Amino acid sequence: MAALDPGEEHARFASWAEENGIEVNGVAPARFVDRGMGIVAAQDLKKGDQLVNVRNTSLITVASPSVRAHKLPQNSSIHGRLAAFLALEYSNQTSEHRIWQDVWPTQEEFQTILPYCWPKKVQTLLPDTAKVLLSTQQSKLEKDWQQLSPSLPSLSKSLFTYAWLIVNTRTFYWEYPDLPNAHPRLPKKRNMLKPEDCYAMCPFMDYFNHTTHGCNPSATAKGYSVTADRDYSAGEEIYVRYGSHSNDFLLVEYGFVLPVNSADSLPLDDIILPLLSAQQCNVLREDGFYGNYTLTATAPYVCYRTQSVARLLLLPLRRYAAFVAGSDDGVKEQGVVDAYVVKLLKEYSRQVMETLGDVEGLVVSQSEERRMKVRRELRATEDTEGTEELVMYHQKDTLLLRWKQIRDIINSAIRGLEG
Ligand SMILES: C[S@@+](CC[C@H](N)C(=O)[O-])C[C@H]1O[C@@H](n2cnc3c(N)ncnc32)[C@H](O)[C@@H]1O
Repeated sequence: MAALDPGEEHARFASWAEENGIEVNGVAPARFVDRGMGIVAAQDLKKGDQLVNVRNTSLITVASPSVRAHKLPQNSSIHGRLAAFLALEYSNQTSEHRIWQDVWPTQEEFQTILPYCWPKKVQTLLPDTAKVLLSTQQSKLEKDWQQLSPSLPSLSKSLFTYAWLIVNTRTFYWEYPDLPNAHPRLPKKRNMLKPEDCYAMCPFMDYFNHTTHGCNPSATAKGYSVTADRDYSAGEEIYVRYGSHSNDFLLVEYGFVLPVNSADSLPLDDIILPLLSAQQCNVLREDGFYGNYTLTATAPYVCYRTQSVARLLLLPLRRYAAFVAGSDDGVKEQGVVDAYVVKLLKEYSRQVMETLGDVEGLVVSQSEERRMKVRRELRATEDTEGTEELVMYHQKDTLLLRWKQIRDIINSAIRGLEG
């Protein structure tokens, strides 16, 4: 359920947006219990109605004059430059972007939501895929800080980190219509442009939450817009699609998991790779089938790569070779291959149940419990003392939800493969 009147700062920002090249038609920001702000239909809407349009001069990219004015170090990444810019603006009470920044999630909210900010003991209970993504995120942020901090002595690391995470959770893909003249840091040719160059902050559009079947934001040289993908009744939340992302990705990059996610899958590499001999690894590398084995909750449950590696582990080499060459469809051996995969999945399921026990045993910090109690009683409290070290209900609940999803995907595959 959404609160249609989310507060004065959001009303102020909505007026600012309309005065600054952002058209908003029939939608409004609203506050939700479990996902911060979002967008709702303020009236009945028809499929095809344009809901939000942000003209290109209102986007914030490294090519924007206000970002260029800061003359940030040339070698720094696009992500780092945008983060430095936002952090510098954040400290500047007279910045034209203050009104937008007032509607962002707070640093305290990030402590609760984003795995980057979680205590170490909670991070160690993330699924392996999420841990790898988190470690990449940590290295990228650290590298950006190392590159930028020497020339920005007034900037604190905590403010830079907050702004970096704001960029991470709120940017849109943007290909710079006038690329050759956009910025010296960017390539002149479009085919040299890398995804990590294509960041645009898009005020107001960044209110939309994600789901797998939401509206598709679209970019043209004139800017960014969102059009209704279907009819909406007044009060309904309108989502956009951030992309096709697994729940481990959504958790680390955005701080949430979807209860139902058709793009979700589990990697099986940690289960399968340790079973391979050095010789088998070489065979798979040569054939392009080494790693990237995935499991899904629906048929066919395992990908073609997993079918192949299971055959290499289980059958004579020539049977595997015929399967990957496509000269044998593998139907004859499918029963034994499925039974072998089920055996691996049962072992995986046992490990998952152990981790679920560890997550269930996670003790929510007393002061967090007290804080929640005060919150429940008084509805709100400003007491944020020491929150960074505390295990919070939300962190534990999110981890439990993710591990239960993992358990359910494995069990569903076991049932399906056992027929
Ligand atoms: C682009 S912002 C969307 C607006 C944001 N909810 C806010 O309060 O400003 C992305 C963030 O919204 C939240 N979010 C987006 N989609 C969500 C969903 N389906 N469920 C829960 N949280 C979601 C996550 O915290 C994510 O990092």
